[in-house]
Amino acid sequence: MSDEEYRDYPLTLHTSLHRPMLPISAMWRSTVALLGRIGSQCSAGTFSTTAVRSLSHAEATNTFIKEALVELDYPEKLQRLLLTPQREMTVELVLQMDSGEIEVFNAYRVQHNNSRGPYKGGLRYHPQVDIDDVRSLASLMTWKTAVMDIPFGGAKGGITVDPAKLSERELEKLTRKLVMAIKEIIGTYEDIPAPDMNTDARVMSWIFDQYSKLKGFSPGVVTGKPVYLHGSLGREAATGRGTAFAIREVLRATHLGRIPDAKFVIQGFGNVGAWAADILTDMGGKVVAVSDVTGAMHNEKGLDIKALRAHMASGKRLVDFTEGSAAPAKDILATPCDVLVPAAIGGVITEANAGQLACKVVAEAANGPTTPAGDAVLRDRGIVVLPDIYTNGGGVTVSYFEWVHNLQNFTWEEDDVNRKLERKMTDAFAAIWAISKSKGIPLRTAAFVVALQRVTRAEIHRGFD
Ligand SMILES: NC(=O)C1=CN([C@@H]2O[C@H](COP(=O)(O)OP(=O)(O)OC[C@H]3O[C@@H](n4cnc5c(N)ncnc54)[C@H](OP(=O)(O)O)[C@@H]3O)[C@@H](O)[C@H]2O)C=CC1
Ligand SMILES: O=C(O)CCC(=O)C(=O)O
Repeated sequence: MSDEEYRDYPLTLHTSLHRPMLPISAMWRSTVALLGRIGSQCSAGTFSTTAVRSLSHAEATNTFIKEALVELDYPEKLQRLLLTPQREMTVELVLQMDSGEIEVFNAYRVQHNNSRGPYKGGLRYHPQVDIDDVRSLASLMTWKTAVMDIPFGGAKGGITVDPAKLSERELEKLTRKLVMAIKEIIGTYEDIPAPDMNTDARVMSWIFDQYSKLKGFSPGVVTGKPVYLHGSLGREAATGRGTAFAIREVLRATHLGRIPDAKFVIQGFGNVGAWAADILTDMGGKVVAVSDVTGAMHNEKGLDIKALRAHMASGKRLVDFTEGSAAPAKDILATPCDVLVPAAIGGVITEANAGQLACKVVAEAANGPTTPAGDAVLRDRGIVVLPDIYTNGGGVTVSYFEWVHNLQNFTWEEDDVNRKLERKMTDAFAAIWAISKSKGIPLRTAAFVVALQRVTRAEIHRGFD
């Protein structure tokens, strides 16, 4: 079914290209009957601003999904199926530290939905990771893979740990313990982890190695591996590069400017933030401020991003860079610019600070950076929000390319990868923009509508037996 056709979905439904269309009412009736088996506790209704203030990460994500569900006439039980993770695993990892002490770490893998393909999503090592956080991130992956139209579902995992406090040996042992704990629920055609905050190609290579020891050579069990160890050229930069393409598309469509004339502010200078800054600069943009946990660095003439990256790579702190002025990290979001790119943790743009943002566009490179109440303030102020499930979709898209390489034992040139990524970002934006225009809804709601339609179509066509 083409984008044109499923834009009308659920008014019509094809069972195959060559079979006559079924009336949707009949299909819904049988769907409702089947879904009767999973109970009837769904409450995909409205929400109040008061309730929104204290939402957990997972509730916040579901709030955004429910806004899109209002646009779609789905039965309650189908809504519940779409909102609820299919499997959640919580494990305790016991680790003997270099000192001989025993420590215990909580770890999670949440598999949200696999109707469109194997579960897919990163692993986060962070002291604030908990089951609620991972639940929210897993759900976002389901909608992201659907928006990007790649044949995966959604999952996420994490360990509640501050990796900066572990030695390399401890980090490796902890990662291998995680693989031992979740080995039965991951796999090349089951669930494929990847990098997220504080996990990188090195961590992915330990996962590849540990899993392969248990189950035989399995490069496709994890993506984001080193290029010399079955990884893909372009994966490391992919989330930042995709973010830059996403910004180009939204500026073009909204007539809010062009990258070469625009000023950017970026929160977070890790994998995503640093690559986004680098590529936006290469495209002619001016990055006037960036930040990490230590603070912010500002230069109104535009930061020399390559020099800043070299400075950081030599082990120095961001705030010690000499070609700009240092500022407190908390100032970053209110720094005047055309495009603000949150590229760190979730929940940073809230009802309390959304009024202080001084930008035309927020491009959500991080997952879940805006709370529902913060989002409402941005809407009222006419600030365009480019949603996470699209903006940072470049990472998982190139992870998909890497997985395809691994299945075929064949790799593409970096130019090829980047060109295919650009096409995916452009196509996904066109689908979101068309829904946003035709329904008169914000880009975030439109992105969820696109994703919900794709996932629902897969659910229904696969059936419920
Ligand atoms: N890696 C990927 O491919 C993808 C990542 N994402 C999302 O992008 C975001 C960033 O991920 P990634 O770049 O991989 O992670 P990294 O761990 O590489 O970098 C995270 C960056 O955020 C900074 N940071 C952490 N906490 C705060 C804070 N409280 N305030 C300001 N800055 C902070 C870190 O600072 P410091 O170094 O000082 O700790 C670091 O600069 C996450 O939301 C992630 O889920 C989304 C899609 C794919
Ligand atoms: O590359 C992937 O598979 C997933 C990356 C990720 O965790 C994300 O997009 O949030």
